[in-house]
Amino acid sequence: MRLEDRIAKTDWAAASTALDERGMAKLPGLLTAEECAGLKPLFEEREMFRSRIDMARYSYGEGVYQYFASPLPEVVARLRSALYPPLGLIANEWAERFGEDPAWPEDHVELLDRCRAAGQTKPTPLMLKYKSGDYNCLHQDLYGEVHFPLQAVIMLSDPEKDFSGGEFVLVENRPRLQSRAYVVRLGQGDCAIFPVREKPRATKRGWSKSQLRHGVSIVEDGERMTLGIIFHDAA
Ligand SMILES: O=C(O)CCC(=O)C(=O)O
Ligand SMILES: [Fe+2]
Repeated sequence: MRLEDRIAKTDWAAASTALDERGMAKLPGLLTAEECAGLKPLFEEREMFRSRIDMARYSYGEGVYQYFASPLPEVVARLRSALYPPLGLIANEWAERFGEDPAWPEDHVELLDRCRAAGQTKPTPLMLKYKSGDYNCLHQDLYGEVHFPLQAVIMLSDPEKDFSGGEFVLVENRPRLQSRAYVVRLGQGDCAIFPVREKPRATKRGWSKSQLRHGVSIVEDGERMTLGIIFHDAA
């Protein structure tokens, strides 16, 4: 099945409910093992990337990540534009709940136009590589004034064979409550959708906002690679 068809066949109502209730929706098997295997070697092709970050240098964690340069590899570009429309609908529902203008555009091209107008022109999709002992501190991926509220991460490695530990972690800070952690084990090709910064939370008095940060727990052994899709571009 084509990637676009896999995305169209996703149960987006269930994904939306999972995002509401838990702050994360898992799309199992979004990429095939072959697609994952095709992406992983790109990490070594320096010219594919616009920048390389050694996480320890900035105290972001330990490991390396690289932002793709334009033009994005075909699978990455297709994932970004095909995942966007259903997420745009969810983002607009969230905006309404927050009493904001539900003005996220229908198409990803229009979101990129909006980013460009705000001076955000650098592509943000990235690949991350962690080895034994590496980790990614809890953080948020905000790269400018325009920030689309949802993002995706796709597991390229196979946790059955390639690594242990290194779980994707989402931590929610709810007003006046202690933090809640959510850990979802991602298999190879699985995608997790999660909030960039905040999500609506139902309270007795209507909707409030909880704040989210995500990261990766310490990799016990092996090598773990992921593909991150952030929908807004960076300044
Ligand atoms: O490697 C991961 O699972 C997390 C990557 C990440 O922080 C991101 O995609 O924004
Ligand atoms: Fe991130």
